[in-house]
Formats: sequence, structure tokens, C-alpha cells
Amino acid sequence: MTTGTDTVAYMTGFGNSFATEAVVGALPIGRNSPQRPPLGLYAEQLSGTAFTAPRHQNRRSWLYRLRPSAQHPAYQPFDQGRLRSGPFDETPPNPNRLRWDPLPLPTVPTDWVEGLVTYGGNGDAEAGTGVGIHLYAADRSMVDRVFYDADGELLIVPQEGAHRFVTEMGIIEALPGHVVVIPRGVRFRVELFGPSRGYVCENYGAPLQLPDLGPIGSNGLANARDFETPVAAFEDVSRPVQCIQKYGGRLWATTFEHSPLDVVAWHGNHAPYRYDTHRFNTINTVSYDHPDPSIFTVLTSPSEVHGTANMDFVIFPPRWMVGEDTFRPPWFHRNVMSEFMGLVYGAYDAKAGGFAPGGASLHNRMSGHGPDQATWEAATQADLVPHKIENTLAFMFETRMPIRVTKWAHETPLMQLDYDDCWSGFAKGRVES
Ligand SMILES: O=C(O)Cc1cc(O)ccc1O
Ligand SMILES: [Fe+2]
Repeated sequence: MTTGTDTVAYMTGFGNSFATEAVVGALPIGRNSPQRPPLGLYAEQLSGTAFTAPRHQNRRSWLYRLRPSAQHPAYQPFDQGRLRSGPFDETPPNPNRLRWDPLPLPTVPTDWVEGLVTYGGNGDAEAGTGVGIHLYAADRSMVDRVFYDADGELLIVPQEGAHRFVTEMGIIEALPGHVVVIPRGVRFRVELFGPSRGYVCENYGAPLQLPDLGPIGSNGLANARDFETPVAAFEDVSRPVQCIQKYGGRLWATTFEHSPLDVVAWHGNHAPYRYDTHRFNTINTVSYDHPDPSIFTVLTSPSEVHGTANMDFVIFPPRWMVGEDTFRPPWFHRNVMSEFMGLVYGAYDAKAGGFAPGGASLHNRMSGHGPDQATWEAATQADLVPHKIENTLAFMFETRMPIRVTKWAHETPLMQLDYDDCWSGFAKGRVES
């Protein structure tokens, strides 16, 4: 649950052109790159979209820092660990329904980067299509180490433990129930306060944006004002700091002689943010039938095919179920889009058992899935009084291309070999032929 006290300040709004300075007078006024920026700082433009991207899609920020980012020796290949990237070709495409038990918490000291393990993904990081899907289990802070992803934007869904993202552009605190987005190229370190776990969607495609609301109108779902971007914060550290980047699917590392988290002021709209899912304005049926889960979309990465996302981030938050003469849980279905699901806490209404907090499931393109048998039995017999689903947060990374699973995810003992059995015992419909 997202409780606790924030120790950092945030600016609100989605995709705003923000301006923030940690030291008064650090931000140039009226121009981006004056001959001599204030306080002897170095101006740097960080572009998240092509210079010429249309204005409503253009993402860039101007950073004013203690030292230029360029001041570092060459990157060298770095241990990949269990991190993989698109194109995913370790295993043949697998049409089966798959489900995994939760990732165990670490038994040896592990930081956030070391704790990443890739379950699968699709597309091609270099081509800018598709996603990588990772989970992490870690128990210690990154120390004198920062990370950035040149391949994609990171949507991070904490599942256990308090998280502190110390980024170039300010500090974000997050608890289970929050989600955090770190744009492509932004450096950060993750500080943890005990055993911690979560999910990551690495979005190789267009940056996440709010979905259109259509007939819903001008308010609803995730409201723009509930997105929080940190104010500028910097560290003045003159000791070696390792910088690991993911580039072209692989990890590379170099050592700066200082902390690259040294941005004293910045302005622009290519910036990290967090969102508290408890603020989601959940919309559901008040008449009959279970709506398509697109009604629960928080953020979407559009593809070039209008209405068909590279990736949608969808949540299943607490909500009232009031549908009359309706099978209320998710229906049986087969979907052209592929569905990777996780559970932050509580229970998910399509699964009476087996889908645990910290676990994951994959229902790939056109695979038949839906309520397990116990859920189906209960829902078909239920007295349809208004009922509130409470204390739960499941989510889905839904993507237009089938998800290929890594060798690790195929071979791990966490894979539930009996998952198909949850749909094995349905009685035949009563038709005489
Ligand atoms: O498969 C799932 O559990 C996700 C899902 C939920 C829902 O409410 C409707 C469709 C759907 O794919
Ligand atoms: Fe589904």
C-alpha cells in the first residue's frame, strides 16, 4: 500500500514542460545555451525523441550540470547476468499459457541492476519496437553505481519494499502501489531498505502517454495532475562512480571520476515521474457485461497502427462489481494482443489460486484463457449483489506482438508445470446432438 511520508518535492502534471533548480539562479532565463551558463554549469540537451518529432510528441530536456556528461573513458562490455533483450531468439515462440511462482528474494547481497532477470519480450531494441519484460529481486542499494537504458524507457512496478530512485533529474520515492517511469537515457541509482521486488517493462517503442478518453470525456482513468515529477536535486561527489548502460541489448560500463547525478537545474518534458495507482479513477459497468480491460489503461505506448499499442499498461485496482445478469470476472477469451500479468498484492478476480503476489503469467497471442474453474464455478453461482473487490492490485503489460520467453524463464523451477490444469475440468454444455 502507498502509505508513508514523502521526503522529496514533486511537480505535478503529465508531460508538462517543467522548470526546476536546486540552487537559486542555476537555470538560465530566456535561452537554453547561454555563452556562459550560470554558476559555471555545463548545458546539455537530452533528446528522447527526434529533434523533428511533432510538437505534441516531442520530448527533450535541458540539463545544467557540474561536469559535462561527455567526460568519461570508454565503456567496456559488462556482465549481462540474467538480462536479455529483443530480438528474443533464445527459445522458439511458445503458444502455451505460462505461469510462474514469485521470484525468490535474494540469498546473497544483490542490488537493483544485479537483481534484474528477463522473462521475455518482443520486437527489437535497436529498431525501437516491442518491449523487454523483467522482474527483479534485490536487497541492497546501488552504491557508487548508476544505470541508464539507451534501449528504452523503463516502467517500474514495485511489488515489495520501499524504493528510492535517485535520478539525474531528482529523487522519486515509491512503494508498492506506485509505478515509476524513467525515460530513455536518464541515469539513476536505486536505493532499497530491505528485501525488495518488482516488475519492469522496458519500452523500446514510443514513450508512454495517457490514453485518449473518447466518450469517457475530459476526466477519468489516470488524471494528468496525479503524475509527479521530482524537483531538481544533485550530488557533488568527487570519487569514482560506475555507470552501467544497456545499449543494443547488452550491458556496458565505464567509471566516471565523479557522480553523473550532478544536474543542478533542468527544464523540459523528458523527465522521470511516478504515479500512485490508488488515484486511478476506475470506470466499470453499471449495467451489464464485463468491459474490455482497455477501460483500465493507465498509460499507452502507441505504435504506427492507430489504436494498436506497442504496449499498454493496464491495472486491475479495487472496484465495485455491480453488473446484473453478468458473469462478472474476466471472461474466457483469445486475444491478438499478448498479455503478461503480474500481481502487486491481494488476489486477482480471474484466478482463485496459483497467481501469487510477485508471480507472473503469460497468455500469448490467441491462447485460450480466462477464469480458472474455481472462479467460474463461484461466479456462475454468485448472488449478484453489489460487491467490492478490495485490497488488490494486478496489472498487465499488453503488447501487440507475441512475447518470446527467455531460456531462463522456460527452465526455472518457478514455472508452474500444471498451469493448464486450472482449465481442465469443465463440464460439457447441455446440448443433445
Ligand atoms: O486475461 C486476463 O486476466 C486479463 C484480462 C482481464 C479482463 O478483465 C478482461 C480481459 C483480459 O484479458
Ligand atoms: Fe486475458
